[in-house]
Amino acid sequence: MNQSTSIIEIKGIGEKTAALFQKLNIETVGDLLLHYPRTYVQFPVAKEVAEVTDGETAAVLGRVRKTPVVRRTRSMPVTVTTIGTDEAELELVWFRMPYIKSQLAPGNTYVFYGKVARKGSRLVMEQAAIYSGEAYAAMEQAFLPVYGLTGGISNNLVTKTVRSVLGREELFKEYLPREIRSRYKICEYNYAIKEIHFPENMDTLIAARNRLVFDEFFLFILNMQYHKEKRIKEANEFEFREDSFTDELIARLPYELTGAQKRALSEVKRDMRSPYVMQRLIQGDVGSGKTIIAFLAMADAAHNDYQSAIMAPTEVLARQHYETFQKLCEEFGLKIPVVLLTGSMTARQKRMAYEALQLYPNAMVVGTHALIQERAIYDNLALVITDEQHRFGVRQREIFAEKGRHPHILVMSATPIPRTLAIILYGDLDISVVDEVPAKRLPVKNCVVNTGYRNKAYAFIENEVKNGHQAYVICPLVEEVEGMETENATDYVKKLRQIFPEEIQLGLLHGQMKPAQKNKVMEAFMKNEVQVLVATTVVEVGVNVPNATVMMIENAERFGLAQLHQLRGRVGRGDAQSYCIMVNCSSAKTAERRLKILNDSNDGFRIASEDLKLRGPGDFFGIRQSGELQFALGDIYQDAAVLRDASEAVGELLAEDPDLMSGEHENLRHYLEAFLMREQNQMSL
Ligand SMILES: Nc1ncnc2c1ncn2[C@@H]1O[C@H](COP(=O)(O)OP(=O)(O)OP(=O)(O)O)[C@@H](O)[C@H]1O
Repeated sequence: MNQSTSIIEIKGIGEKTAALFQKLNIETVGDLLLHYPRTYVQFPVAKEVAEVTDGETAAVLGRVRKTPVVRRTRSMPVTVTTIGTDEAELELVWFRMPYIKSQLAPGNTYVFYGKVARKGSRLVMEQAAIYSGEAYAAMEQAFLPVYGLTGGISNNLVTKTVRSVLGREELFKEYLPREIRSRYKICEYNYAIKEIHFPENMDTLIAARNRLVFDEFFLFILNMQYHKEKRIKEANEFEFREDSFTDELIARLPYELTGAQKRALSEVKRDMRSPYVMQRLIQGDVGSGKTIIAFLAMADAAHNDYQSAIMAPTEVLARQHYETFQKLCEEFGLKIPVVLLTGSMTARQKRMAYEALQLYPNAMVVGTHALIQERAIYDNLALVITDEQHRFGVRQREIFAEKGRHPHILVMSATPIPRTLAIILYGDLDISVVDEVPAKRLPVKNCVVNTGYRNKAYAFIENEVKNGHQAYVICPLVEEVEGMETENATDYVKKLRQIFPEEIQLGLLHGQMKPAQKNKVMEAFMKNEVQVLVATTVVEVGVNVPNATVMMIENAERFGLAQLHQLRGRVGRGDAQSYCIMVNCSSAKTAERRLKILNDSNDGFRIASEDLKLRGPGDFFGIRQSGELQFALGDIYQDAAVLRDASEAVGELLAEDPDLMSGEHENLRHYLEAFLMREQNQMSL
């Protein structure tokens, strides 16, 4: 067995289970081990009945007072018993589990684990897990992994499967050179993998995570730098005229470009006329106006009789760009064919788009991943733009570029990272920063509130809608998840229907909807046929509806700050005053402090660095910071120091052995290949 062995070879995994694992992107043993826990539960020290309080999740040691009774109600059997004494009694209730009765002997003592709630004068624990005193003592205070799951796969099954594989030492080979490990104080790989799944204590967990985060960054940077070293600068074979074409378009825009926009555009234009092809990143905060720069660069290409293409991470965003570009061409009286190509188009529509790529040597092509599928063959591609590129990965950018003969490459990102980090993460690109927002914009007014403020917020939204504006309400979940009190969009929209008057149209948007449905809802919102859009974070990236003035975020404490900043960036995109209402449903002090950072600043770069200061090295459960730059464990803000270390280590390694040819680096080369494979597989999903 090795890391590429199919999981079907693992004892106890049949074809059916393997197919379910596939839904979690787990096909091989290696995938399984990279399926890190989402979080951990630590079973608390067991308490006496007299010590438990309303609302807590507790382990309670108690004697069963009488034989459990099974009541057959109309909908289900309910099993009830009590533990404790006359002075302090806890009622235990199980639904649909009549067999519990035979597991509990009256007079015996057990540990019951579950959530305690007050029902009238009684304290009740529902659906408690039952352990013998001995069994509980064995796991008391241990960290148990909680994995991301799918229907049919339980946490127990994943835990058991990982445990069975982890027993085999021969699976792993250390691949980081010893010198790097000792210099950066990084623990050994086998140890890290074991500890990340089954940590012994907090210290070993931190050490393990640190190692694996280092690996993620190290491989990411190594991959990028290794290829950069190999790639000689490509000669620019395109001919772009020196004329005033884009200046004339700019003069006809309904607004003045900001200084930063002008600078970025002139850098792009200069690159496209230089002896080498462009490799540039435009980094600009939310709403800083990157789209118009992309449009002008693409118009420049069309004006010089070349094709250009822009790839967006979502269908919604691709369509939005398509409509914007078509409108701009119309307004400017430009006869440039704008072509849309997305995955959800019908076969016939796609065929027509493919034909257009052959037919129009100056087409502006807008789309999603569909742009880099095999059947999309371009005739005359001189400029490729990836919007929010971190979702795509370095390899995807390369495949896109291979669609033309060394086209110019432009990447646009709204991730607010300091320049020093940007240089590490986008080491192969030149960087333009758009660090100004349009002058007429009013800063978004923020407030962080508790759930008691909801009714006021609804009244406020109603009022904004009466004044012709629109609003977003964001929930973390699509649907209810048992045992979680987090708001979900599906129920929320029903609740709002009861609250808002009939003339206010509501829409629902989430990632599990079909693309065609999503497009329909989004179009209705863009046309103001829907005034209040209840959504999950699918609206996070790039959605531009300048008429929307309220962003209400439920369970704001559950989002990373960068993500919240992106969400807030969906409002304040027009001239009207906009508002962001963050509902903090937690009483934790840290949640309050973090949200205060957002409340106090609208500047993405500042938020990122403040957040960094606030977080300690052990503070990494639950919240993922960078919604965009996705690493499995690593967080570019929180782990900025590790990122710098990894970058330094890569620099030194490649200086010493640029082709990774030395025997000591053989394993590393192998891992780099595996990393590339994974990137490619992810892309084809
Ligand atoms: N200089 C400007 N003055 C006024 N409005 C502008 C200016 N530049 C762009 N806009 C408008 O601002 C809005 C936001 O611009 P755009 O969609 O390009 O933002 P973005 O940088 O892509 O942000 P995000 O990363 O959030 O998508 C658009 O409606 C656009 O028309």
